[in-house]
Amino acid sequence: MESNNDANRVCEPKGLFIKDRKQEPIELRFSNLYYTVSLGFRKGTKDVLKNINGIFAPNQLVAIMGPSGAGKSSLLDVLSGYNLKGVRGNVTVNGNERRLDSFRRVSCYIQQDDRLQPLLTVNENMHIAVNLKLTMDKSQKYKDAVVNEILSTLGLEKTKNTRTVRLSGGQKKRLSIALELINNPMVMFLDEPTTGLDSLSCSQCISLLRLLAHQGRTIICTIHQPSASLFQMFDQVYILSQGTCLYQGSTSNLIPYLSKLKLPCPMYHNPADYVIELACGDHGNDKIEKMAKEIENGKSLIWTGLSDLLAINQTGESQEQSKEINNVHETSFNNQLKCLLHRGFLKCKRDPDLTYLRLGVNVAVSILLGTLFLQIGDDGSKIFDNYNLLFSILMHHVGSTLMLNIINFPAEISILTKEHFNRWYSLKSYYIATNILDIPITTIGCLIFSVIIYLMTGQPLVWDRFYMFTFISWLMVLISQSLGFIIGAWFSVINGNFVGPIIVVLLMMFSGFGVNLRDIPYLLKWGTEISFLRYGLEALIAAIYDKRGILPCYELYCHYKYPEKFLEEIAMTTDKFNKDVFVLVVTLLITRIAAYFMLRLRVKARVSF
Ligand SMILES: Nc1ncnc2c1ncn2[C@@H]1O[C@H](COP(=O)(O)OP(=O)(O)OP(=O)(O)O)[C@@H](O)[C@H]1O
Repeated sequence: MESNNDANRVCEPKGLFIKDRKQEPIELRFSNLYYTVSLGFRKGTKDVLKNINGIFAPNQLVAIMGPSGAGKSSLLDVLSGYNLKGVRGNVTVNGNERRLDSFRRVSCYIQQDDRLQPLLTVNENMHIAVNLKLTMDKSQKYKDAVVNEILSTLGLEKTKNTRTVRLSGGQKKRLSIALELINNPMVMFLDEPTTGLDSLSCSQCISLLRLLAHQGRTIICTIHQPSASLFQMFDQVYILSQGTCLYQGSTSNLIPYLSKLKLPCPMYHNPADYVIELACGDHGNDKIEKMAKEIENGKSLIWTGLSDLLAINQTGESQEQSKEINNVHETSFNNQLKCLLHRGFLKCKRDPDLTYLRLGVNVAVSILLGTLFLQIGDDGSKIFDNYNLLFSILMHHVGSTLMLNIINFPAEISILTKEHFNRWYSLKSYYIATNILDIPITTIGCLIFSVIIYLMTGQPLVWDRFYMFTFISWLMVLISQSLGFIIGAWFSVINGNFVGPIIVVLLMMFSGFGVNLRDIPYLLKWGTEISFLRYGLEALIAAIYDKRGILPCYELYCHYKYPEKFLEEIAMTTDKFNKDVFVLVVTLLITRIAAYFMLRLRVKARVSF
């Protein structure tokens, strides 16, 4: 908990992050803006934003208000460039057509949910962000000074060493703002920054935004029915109802505007509440039409009280807009990779449960299977059991890895979408870092599993066979992980949990286990060609039984003491190990690349579950 004194402390910055890095103020205009969404197959479309116009000027804190479903978040998505699909109309930046690559360099979008790394402290979050967002020519001393100044401006210096998960709602919101302030954006979009905050945190958050706006920024946020005192803190208000603009102007002009329309705000009534009642149609739909007509759907600027609109850069291209953008990110790929690996390492260190769980599952399952199939590997009478064991091993590797990633990966995507949109790093560096971070734990888990199961079940003690066995297990884990990434990148956790097991069943059907490869109907043979489980099973059998000779028989009669006889029965051969490895490696590469493109599609589509 923060003390009230601390909570109220939002102070003027004195140092680097404003003075040294002053940027050009930005005026954002939009005209004839439509946003149309599809309602589904044969259900037509819906205009969420209907031909609206508006202007958001620098030095202004703007509130976008309106009833639920009015289109506030949609307007923010469209103006920030977060959403481009289904958008028509003009958006200009300082009089020039908005060029998204350069606009993203001077703007940031802070969504409603705080997408923060919960296990990292405030200081760690800030330092990783500063290393990702400030160009590499800046010294560490400069970066530290920027972090300290932002934290003290936002009243977060006392929470420097607190993990994000332990911060209060208001502190989390301020940290979200602090992270984006690092590269000093001149336009900030915030979706409902006060939702979930108590009244003190709300006013603290809005006064911080007001302070930042009055330093020259254009700050636009959506807000739900603010209290009268909070409402007064905004400079400008933009009111939406069913995708049309009902008012655009200064906060102080709202009451005169309503009076002019003969819709006076009752005495002692919060104007914000009253205007929302009007926008909801509580006082009749004719009032909505009247207001939209009067304000010309946002074209009329007379109520803004800003006489110097269009004064900025009316003549030439703005500095930021005219810059040739070669790279949308501030730092190199190598630096991004380094920072993301560092962050991933910290996360693994802070949350060892998952790491221990993954290792623990490998130990527990190998001991269980080892006990169930104790010393059968060298027994001519138990060759069938050994075959079952090899398949169970594959199922363990595929099933546990696939499901873990299906559950884990979607949680990462919302943070990734925010950070990638705000230009912290490229998707390529994120994906490569994720892959690298996982290799040690995957390899150790697989090795532990193989050693235990191999020894307990009495498989042939030949190094080559053990290497082949472990290598195939490792490849299977990596392929299953990629498949988990693909499913996790595209489906929600719930849908992924449904799709994942179905895929495993299909892979099993075509693996040659149960129905052997010879008996699979001709029309379904393609299934065996694409089931990586089949290649894994074939390769494991080759690792254990290739050129094995006669197996010892401890019973009166061992039908399969010649492994070839058994292999003939199950329609498998041991001479395709190299081909199987080749196919598995190719499958691994294809699935890893496919997972990357799936992630890209998901992030570009900005679908959040
Ligand atoms: N992709 C979409 N597909 C279908 N409908 C959509 C889509 N995006 C937005 N809408 C619809 O557009 C309307 C406006 O949505 P939006 O989220 O912008 O409203 P809002 O004013 O921010 O609401 P709230 O205050 O409740 O968050 C809603 O009716 C919503 O259902």
